[in-house]
Amino acid sequence: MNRSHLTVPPAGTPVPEPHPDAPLGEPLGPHYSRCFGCGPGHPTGLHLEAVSEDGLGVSAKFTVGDLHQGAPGLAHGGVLATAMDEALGMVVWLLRKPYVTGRLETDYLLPVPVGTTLFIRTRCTGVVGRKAYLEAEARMDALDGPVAVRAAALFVEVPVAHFERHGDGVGGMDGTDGTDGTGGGAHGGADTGRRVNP
Ligand SMILES: CCCCCCCCCC(=O)SCCNC(=O)CCNC(=O)[C@H](O)C(C)(C)COP(=O)(O)OP(=O)(O)OC[C@H]1O[C@@H](n2cnc3c(N)ncnc32)[C@H](O)[C@@H]1OP(=O)(O)O
Repeated sequence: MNRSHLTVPPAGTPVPEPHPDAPLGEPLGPHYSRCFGCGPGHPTGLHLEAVSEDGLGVSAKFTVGDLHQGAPGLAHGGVLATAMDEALGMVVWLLRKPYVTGRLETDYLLPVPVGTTLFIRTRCTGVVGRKAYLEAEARMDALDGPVAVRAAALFVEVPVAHFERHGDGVGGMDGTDGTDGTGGGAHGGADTGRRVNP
């Protein structure tokens, strides 16, 4: 894919192991029920489902729905970028540290009709300090289907205070809807086993 130097790790950058508590080969579940990417409580969201893979990688699925169109009958490019962002974010969650997307590069190779299930594979290509380098590929309707979208990203590790300062704090990141008075937002789950990304 076309990508800038900003999403390519320096040569020789190591790829860390997932956190020992991170699941392997298991469904990851939503990190927040109202997340547009993965939340089952979001009425028009992507409802992306993901499983962790060997190493630092994730396999995810997202079916393009009627509410995700740009041109008639075709997925909106921004929605596809969101699906990639979400699946990429699930990779850094396996490190059990809070990260946010700093940069996301996307190549659109094929139009994606409504009803298509995208099989997305994401992996970490290296971590340097606070910077995690990631890449992703989405194939149409099968693991070996035609490649529709490729993405590369730089995620930046942030303190938990990032979510408290800019969002609604720590509530709602455990699969709840954040309506219990704690507010919806992000949770630093490094010591709780809960997800940490927004
Ligand atoms: C299971 C969980 C699944 C979760 C899935 C969630 C997926 C969705 C994830 C998201 O969409 S997160 C929401 C979208 N992102 C944001 O809202 C982030 C908004 N931006 C920020 O908060 C700050 O700009 C950021 C934390 C990214 C960086 O600010 P900082 O002041 O903390 O860091 P700094 O600017 O010093 O940058 C740290 C390093 O990253 C580099 N960097 C930061 N932004 C960059 C950028 N955009 N491009 C390239 N490099 C960048 C920067 O050059 C620097 O490199 P060096 O250490 O080598 O000097």
